[in-house]
Amino acid sequence: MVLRGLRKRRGPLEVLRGIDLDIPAGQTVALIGPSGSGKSTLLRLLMTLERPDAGSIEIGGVPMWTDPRTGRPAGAAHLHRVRGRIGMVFQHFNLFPHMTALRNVAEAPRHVLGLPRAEAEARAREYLAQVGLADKADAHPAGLSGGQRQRVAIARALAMRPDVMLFDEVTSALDPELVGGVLEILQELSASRAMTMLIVTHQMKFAERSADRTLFLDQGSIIEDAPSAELFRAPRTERARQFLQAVIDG
Ligand SMILES: Nc1ncnc2c1ncn2[C@@H]1O[C@H](COP(=O)(O)OP(=O)(O)OP(=O)(O)O)[C@@H](O)[C@H]1O
Repeated sequence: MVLRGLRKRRGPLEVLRGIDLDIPAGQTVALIGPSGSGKSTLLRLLMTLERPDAGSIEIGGVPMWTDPRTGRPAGAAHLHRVRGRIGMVFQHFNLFPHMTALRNVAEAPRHVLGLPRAEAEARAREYLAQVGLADKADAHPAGLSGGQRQRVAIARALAMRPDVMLFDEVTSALDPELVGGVLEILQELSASRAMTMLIVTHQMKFAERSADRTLFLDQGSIIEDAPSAELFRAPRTERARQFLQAVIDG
């Protein structure tokens, strides 16, 4: 994933002020920073939910807002293709309540990728097993804990075999005792190097232990970008030092 000169304005406020970033395949990157620093806005741009005012985004070698075949601004078909390369998991998991866990995960492989039902379901079982829910395939969301629902949402995103996975505060809505199970799944995914991941999180211990690299965003700029162990042990900037101190004390 390659970002160049990404800018986004909201009214009078420049929320992202020129973001340059390369995330190589298989790397797990944590994005941290104070409230209002622009983390969610950056993720929304990467999720194609909003368009940058300037700059470019490339996912899996494909430019997001330009159709490489014509060199012209991307149309709906191109954006649809790009979106298919991106897996997204949100704070609120938005599972289909009337469908079993299995069908929630199999739905997009079946109807978006057009896989035959048996194949889509086999794939769904594979990813449910990966998130530790092989035995919950037939359960409906109402019969699952919040943590289990979030794991189904992760399986659902993985089942599309995207180039990158984006996680937006996926543990923030969970009861504290359910957070660990979800972080464990992310940790396993990270350790496997099978996926490129960008994780917005308030869980500093998790970022420190599980992300290869951590970015500190402050007022719309990445002011620190270092291997996680290094950034948490010895932040270079006073802003990051203060932030980490406040989080630890809080
Ligand atoms: N829809 C919007 N309209 C106007 N301003 C917005 C909108 N969304 C966000 N902002 C502003 O943009 C800035 C960045 O917000 P953003 O949500 O990206 O920050 P964040 O780092 O994700 O914060 P948090 O950790 O609290 O979620 C903030 O000043 C915020 O008030």
